[in-house]
Amino acid sequence: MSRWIQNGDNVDITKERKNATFNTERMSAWIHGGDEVLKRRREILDYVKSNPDFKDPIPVEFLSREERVSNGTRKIVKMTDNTDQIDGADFFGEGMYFQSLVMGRDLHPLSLHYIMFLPTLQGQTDDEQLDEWLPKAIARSIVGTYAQTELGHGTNLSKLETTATYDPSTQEFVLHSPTITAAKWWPGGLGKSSNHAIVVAQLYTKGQCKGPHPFIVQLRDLETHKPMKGVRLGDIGPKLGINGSDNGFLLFDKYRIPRKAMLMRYSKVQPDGTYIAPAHSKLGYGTMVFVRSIMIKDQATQLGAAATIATRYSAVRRQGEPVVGNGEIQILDYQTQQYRVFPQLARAFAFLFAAYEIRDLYLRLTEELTHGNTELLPEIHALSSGLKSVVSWDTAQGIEQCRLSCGGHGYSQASAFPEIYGYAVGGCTYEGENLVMLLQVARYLVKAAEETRKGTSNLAEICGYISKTGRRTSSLTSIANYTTDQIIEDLEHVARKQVFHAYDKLKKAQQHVKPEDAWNQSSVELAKASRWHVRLYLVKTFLKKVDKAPEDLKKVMIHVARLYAFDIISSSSGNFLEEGYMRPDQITEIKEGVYECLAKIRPVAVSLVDSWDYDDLELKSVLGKRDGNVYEALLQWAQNSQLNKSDVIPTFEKYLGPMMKDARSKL
Ligand SMILES: CCCCCCCCCCCCCC(=O)SCCNC(=O)CCNC(=O)[C@H](O)C(C)(C)COP(=O)(O)OP(=O)(O)OC[C@H]1O[C@@H](n2cnc3c(N)ncnc32)[C@H](O)[C@@H]1OP(=O)(O)O
Ligand SMILES: Cc1cc2nc3c(=O)[nH]c(=O)nc-3n(C[C@H](O)[C@H](O)[C@H](O)COP(=O)(O)OP(=O)(O)OC[C@H]3O[C@@H](n4cnc5c(N)ncnc54)[C@H](O)[C@@H]3O)c2cc1C
Repeated sequence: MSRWIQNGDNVDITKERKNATFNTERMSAWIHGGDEVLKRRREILDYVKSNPDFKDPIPVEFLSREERVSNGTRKIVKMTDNTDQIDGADFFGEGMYFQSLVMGRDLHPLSLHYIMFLPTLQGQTDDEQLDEWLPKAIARSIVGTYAQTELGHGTNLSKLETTATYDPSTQEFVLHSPTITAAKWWPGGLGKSSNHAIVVAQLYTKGQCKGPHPFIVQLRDLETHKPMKGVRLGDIGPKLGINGSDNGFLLFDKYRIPRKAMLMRYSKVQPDGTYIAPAHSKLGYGTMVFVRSIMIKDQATQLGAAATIATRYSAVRRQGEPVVGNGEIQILDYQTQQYRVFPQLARAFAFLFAAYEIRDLYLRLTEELTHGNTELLPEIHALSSGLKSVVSWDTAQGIEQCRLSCGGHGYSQASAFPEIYGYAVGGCTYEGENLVMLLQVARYLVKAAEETRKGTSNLAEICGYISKTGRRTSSLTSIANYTTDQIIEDLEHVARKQVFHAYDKLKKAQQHVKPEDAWNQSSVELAKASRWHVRLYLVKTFLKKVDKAPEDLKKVMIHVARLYAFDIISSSSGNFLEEGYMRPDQITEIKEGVYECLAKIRPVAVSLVDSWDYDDLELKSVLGKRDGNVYEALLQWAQNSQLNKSDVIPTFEKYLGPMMKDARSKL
């Protein structure tokens, strides 16, 4: 046994846990939403651990693509056989946790069934359609996906090429893919698993195009699982991540579906072909808004996992001997290491708390829509799009920092970083390419700026700062006295300034060039404005959440929240220095604030990541193991390699042996 292990756990990590200045369980409960939530998490965990059906035969990294798809399919069927173990109404909490424990980060053939197919049925069908389709989808007698993106278009939905042409003589729609670029491309579970899909196609009726609309379409025979006549589909091949998912392609050849296959909650086509428009033209985009809003928690969970792995490993890894003869120190003691890892932990917290907010807002929207009120839609579209973009980008960068912080072992799949990264970085693209979504936020901000300039502003609270008259200079005197209100005020200043900078640039350009060129020439600045708007929201949400925390937890969390804010300010100091809003000495003060926060977090870092309550089963990382016994575990993990099945593999006989023999004979 290693000299670093005592009573089963690594001695360094045990020492770290003894240093905790707060109760980890209380912190976990606060993070996750209360004691009852924590208790339920533990019950779900125990259930998953005790069920042999959920075990992987070997770590999934050692499985081939076919084996991954097969293993994932086996597990998701078992998992969904047992949904009575969780509160089905709590997808955001219990559902996501259950799935994460059982399925890991590979996604699976039913991902889209649950994330988009079911929610689309719930959100877009009329009552009759709901009664027909929802029970089948919930019972899993059909498996569905969401087929919107095409080879040629993902972002620009107005140019999708798949057509759904209404034929009043038979009361059917004819689905057709007129070109190669009309092929649906990407939908998860489409390749080999789904037999139904929500297909988004251009609706044509009475000779007119009414834009993209969703239809429910049977793709495969229910018994044989063979493609229906007029349907061509398959898997799109391996990807950067989520290779347990059979993302697919799909083409239609004049495939007929009944009129009632068009989802008719908002838009309708009557039997004679008369089109009835929805109350709001973007109501059909509702499922995307839903996924963007739940993605935030998922991304936070991935970044939290990466930060947990990096922190635990940094506590057990010893390298370098600053005082020769005193022994090597834990790499977590290096300020550079803390600077690399702790901001990622702080971000993960910020994102998680924002995820709770957007969840609540989305629930409000759903409620309002049942009363036909669409007022909240633009605000939620802007917030969910902005959060999705900033959070997924920072998550991807943060995971990479965590990987780098683990040196060589971070590069091994044993660390889980490649899988976490491959899974999470998809979020920068799916549900709307990040930059495109930032430009959607910008449209919202431009309107707010316009109202402010006109002096007619009655802005939503989220952009109320745009119409405020702020200070000309920061009121920061010393970091010790830098209050939450002052921090927010400073960020508001920079966000407001960038919004007006982009707005003025746009307006000026509009005087000289066509509106679309003016937009394009201002788009980098507009995207920057959106980022600041979202960062401000994240900082505000985090600081306010911590301000309301119980005192014992607030004492610790205040340093994490301040680190999040100070890191943003100090890494964009140019924006704060502009026009003398801050002085260089104030920036120096904030940088010192960063270092102070790092030092405050250092002694409790392991306990803080423990509070996220990741079980080893969820982390799936040899480096992030709770007991800290990484070296033993790495050696053991490597034994799973197929190459280790025999001492000598055929490449020796075939290539290396003859090469060396030949060389020896010539010496
Ligand atoms: C366990 C849980 C895990 C979580 C997840 C992990 C697994 C995930 C697995 C992977 C799953 C991945 C699955 C997938 O990836 S599914 C495919 C996802 N695809 C996309 O997201 C496509 C992105 N594109 C768009 O959304 C639209 O085309 C955009 C938005 C770009 C333009 O739109 P459009 O072409 O129509 O342009 P327009 O000029 O006519 O209109 C612009 C106007 O419309 C307003 N507007 C736009 N949208 C909305 C809206 N929604 N609510 C309210 N309003 C909205 C907007 O503010 C503007 O208003 P105004 O300024 O004019 O007043
Ligand atoms: C892992 C994964 C899973 C997916 N799952 C599904 C699924 O289940 N179902 C489904 O239908 N789709 C799915 N997709 C597709 C996904 O939604 C699209 O890829 C995404 O919306 C981006 O669209 P695009 O591929 O057309 O990118 P493009 O729009 O071609 O983006 C390429 C570049 O062009 C830029 N760009 C494009 N338009 C503009 C503009 N107007 N202004 C400025 N810049 C612009 C972008 O910023 C980007 O830099 C998935 C994708 C991935 C990666």
